[in-house]
Amino acid sequence: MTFDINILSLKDILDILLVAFLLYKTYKLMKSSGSINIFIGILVFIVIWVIVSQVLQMRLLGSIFDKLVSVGVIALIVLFQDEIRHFLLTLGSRHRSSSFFRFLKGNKKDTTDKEDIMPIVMACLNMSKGKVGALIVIERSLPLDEVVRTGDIIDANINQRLIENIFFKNSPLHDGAMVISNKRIKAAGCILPVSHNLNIPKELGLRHRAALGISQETDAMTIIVSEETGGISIAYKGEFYLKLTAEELERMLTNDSDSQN
Ligand SMILES: Nc1ncnc2c1ncn2[C@@H]1O[C@H](COP(=O)(O)OP(=O)(O)OP(=O)(O)O)[C@@H](O)[C@H]1O
Repeated sequence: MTFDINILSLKDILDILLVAFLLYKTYKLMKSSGSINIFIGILVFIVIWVIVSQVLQMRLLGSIFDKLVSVGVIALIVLFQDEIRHFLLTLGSRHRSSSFFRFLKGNKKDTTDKEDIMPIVMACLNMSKGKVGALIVIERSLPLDEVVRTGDIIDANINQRLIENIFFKNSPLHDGAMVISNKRIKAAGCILPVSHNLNIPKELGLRHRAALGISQETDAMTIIVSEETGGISIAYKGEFYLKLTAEELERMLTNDSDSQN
């Protein structure tokens, strides 16, 4: 009997911890997508609902709230379709990038090798010095086919001079983003989804917003070279890593980026 009670309490603790973890993850996801006020609104609604129907046991108001909650699930799915999609994509990509799945796929890593990274780093440094704006998306485990389709296909080896040439001010492909996938420059002039996060600093414009946007929807790592300041930044998994030095940029691109989180 005592044994049963112990198992039950352990299960309860696990249950509470899992709910807390789920709430924390939802909070983080909503904060990064700029919808934190909706999250707080939902929490306030749940608290009022519990007080009205459980604590005060007001039957009429309670039943109205009960009806709202049952319809609310559908409303939430519609309201948060982007966030839910991102959550499921991240869940899928985590599994796909696990060592077991990599073993099944037969490749070592999803990240780009060092010899492919150096031309990107050198090109970014040169563009930074010359204040040439650039936006480079490096695909990881989630395919970027949708984004590639919005630009012009290049399909060339990663080459420092080619990268610099594409982003050179008068080049026809300098506008938009370059996509690097499977160790090749796949496309340029691509259009990225723009993030609607309200917490992005005012001085960061559309180029940075677009980089954050793709980092919220996929696990790609995006390098931004600012045309205004020459600063090099990275957007990855909904976070900015601003004003990077050459060493930091190289380290972020070389390391398995999951260790950064
Ligand atoms: N959705 C998008 N997808 C791809 N590229 C975009 C997108 N939005 C803007 N850009 C690129 O960003 C450029 C505009 O940059 P803007 O000056 O607004 O950004 P910024 O973040 O302030 O960068 P900078 O510091 O370089 O000025 C555009 O010319 C275009 O090349």
